[in-house]
Amino acid sequence: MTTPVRLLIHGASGRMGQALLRLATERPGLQVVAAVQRKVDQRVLDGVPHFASSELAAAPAFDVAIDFSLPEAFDPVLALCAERGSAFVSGTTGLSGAQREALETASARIPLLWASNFSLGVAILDELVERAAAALPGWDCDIVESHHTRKKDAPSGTALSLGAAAERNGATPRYASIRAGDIVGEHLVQFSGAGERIELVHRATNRDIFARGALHAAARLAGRPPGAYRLRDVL
Ligand SMILES: NC(=O)C1=CN([C@@H]2O[C@H](COP(=O)(O)OP(=O)(O)OC[C@H]3O[C@@H](n4cnc5c(N)ncnc54)[C@H](OP(=O)(O)O)[C@@H]3O)[C@@H](O)[C@H]2O)C=CC1
Ligand SMILES: O=C(O)C1=N[C@H](C(=O)O)C[C@H](O)C1
Repeated sequence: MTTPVRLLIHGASGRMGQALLRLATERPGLQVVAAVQRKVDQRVLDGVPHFASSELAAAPAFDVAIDFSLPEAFDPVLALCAERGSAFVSGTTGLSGAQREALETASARIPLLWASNFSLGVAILDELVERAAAALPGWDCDIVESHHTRKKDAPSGTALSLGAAAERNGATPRYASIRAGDIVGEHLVQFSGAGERIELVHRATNRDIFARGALHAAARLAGRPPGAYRLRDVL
């Protein structure tokens, strides 16, 4: 039997953290050895040791950290991975320029993968946007993203990544954000010309898709050489 990949889940009390803890049990090749969240009520929950953020340094040895938290919680977990030589998978959005640079710096020491969206559908949407933008010079490009009311950042990380894909191919996108109800995540990329319009849409209806994508990425990243990996490298 092969040794399971040891995971640390950072942001464990959150919507994504809870999905990750639940779905990690579906993959026998993965073992959660630490769940980290701001405050801890129970030291061990469902057999998983829990640590408060202030105790992060006390976490046991792990192969990969999966981080879905907030920008204000991000720096210590990346630093811990770099210090220990553990891989790092993160889907936290709204990062600052300095935090993006810290990722770049850390990629010289550890394998890491940051993605604004861990769904397969958005990976394909990204390619479609590149193709449409390149083929439609001079058309207007608008990106409309819709999310639940508890989302803090706007535009969403995915909207910004799709916008960057459009920009690399000559388009200048505009952004609009909607915060309503419990929408999991929707992205519309609209190209408008004279007398015609193309609409490319992705709708996430369950955040398990993001959690499964991140767990898959963690399983595939463990043991790789240092570097900044993209989702398409591990799909
Ligand atoms: N890339 C992708 O595919 C996806 C990315 N996301 C992104 O993932 C992130 C998390 O989303 P979601 O789970 O919905 O958010 P939640 O607000 O539900 O969870 C955030 C987590 O971070 C913790 N946290 C917040 N502030 C701090 C702090 N200062 N110190 C330590 N821990 C802190 C929260 O703890 P507490 O419970 O105590 O507040 C909680 O565990 C967001 O950036 C979101 O945009 C989300 C879905 C998919
Ligand atoms: O906060 C969320 O919920 C989501 N955030 C990501 C983003 O900012 O793009 C991905 C997904 O849309 C859900």
